[in-house]
Amino acid sequence: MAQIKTYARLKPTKKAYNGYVISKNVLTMHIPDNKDFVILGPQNNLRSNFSYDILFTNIFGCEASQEEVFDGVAKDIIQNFLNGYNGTIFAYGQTGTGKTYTVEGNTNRYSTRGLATRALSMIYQELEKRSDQHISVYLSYLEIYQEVAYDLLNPAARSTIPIAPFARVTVVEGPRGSCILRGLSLHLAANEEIAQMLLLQGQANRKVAETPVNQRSSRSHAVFTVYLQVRKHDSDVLVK
Ligand SMILES: Nc1ncnc2c1ncn2[C@@H]1O[C@H](COP(=O)(O)OP(=O)(O)OP(=O)(O)O)[C@@H](O)[C@H]1O
Repeated sequence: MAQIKTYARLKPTKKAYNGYVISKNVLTMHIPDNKDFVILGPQNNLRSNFSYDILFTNIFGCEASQEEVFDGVAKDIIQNFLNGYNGTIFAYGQTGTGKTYTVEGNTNRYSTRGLATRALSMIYQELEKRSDQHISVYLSYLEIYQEVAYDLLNPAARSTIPIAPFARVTVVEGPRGSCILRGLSLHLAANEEIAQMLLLQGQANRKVAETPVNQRSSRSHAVFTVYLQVRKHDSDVLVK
């Protein structure tokens, strides 16, 4: 059954705002009685000096490590994915709040690698245990920038136009409400090393398109997808 879980991650800052309290999975925000800090209410009235509760599946505090976030958010989704259920991990937040850090991680330190890298490691480790099946892993990396979709893993099709340096992908409606991404390249990743390299390549390509006046990766959305194709050794039946 489809299920959406929401998590909050608090970003460590030197001057932390202390107007909130965390109690298990509830974040209580206090809006102080201060003219500079008001919220627009439902009837466009300005409100201050009140508290409201925001409910999450779980809240990760400032001290939460990348490993804790991965274990808490991603492990079950990947386990289900390996058993044939689609899953999505989606990072949402205003600029500078830590989406890239959480998903891609900090490439300088192994311990701070992000969700995507850890997800690939877990997928290949689990697949190694399944010797009775013939499994192929494919990857794709899509970017949506200013309403246009691009393929981040098709550098051969790059153009020289700075705003559209990658091959364009057309999004069309498919059968039963599905969505077809025409022109998005799929890459067979025979082992984890190849998969991690493709992930890094896509991330790097996204950054290459940036200029000092165009913080492209902050203004675009990226979708990294892993596809599994499974066949029992003695069967022709494909499961995707
Ligand atoms: N949990 C964290 N621990 C340590 N540093 C963090 C954490 N979260 C974010 N940062 C740091 O904060 C800065 C901004 O984070 P990040 O680039 O991930 O934000 P973002 O949400 O992806 O922003 P944008 O939407 O502009 O791309 C980075 O320098 C990042 O390393």
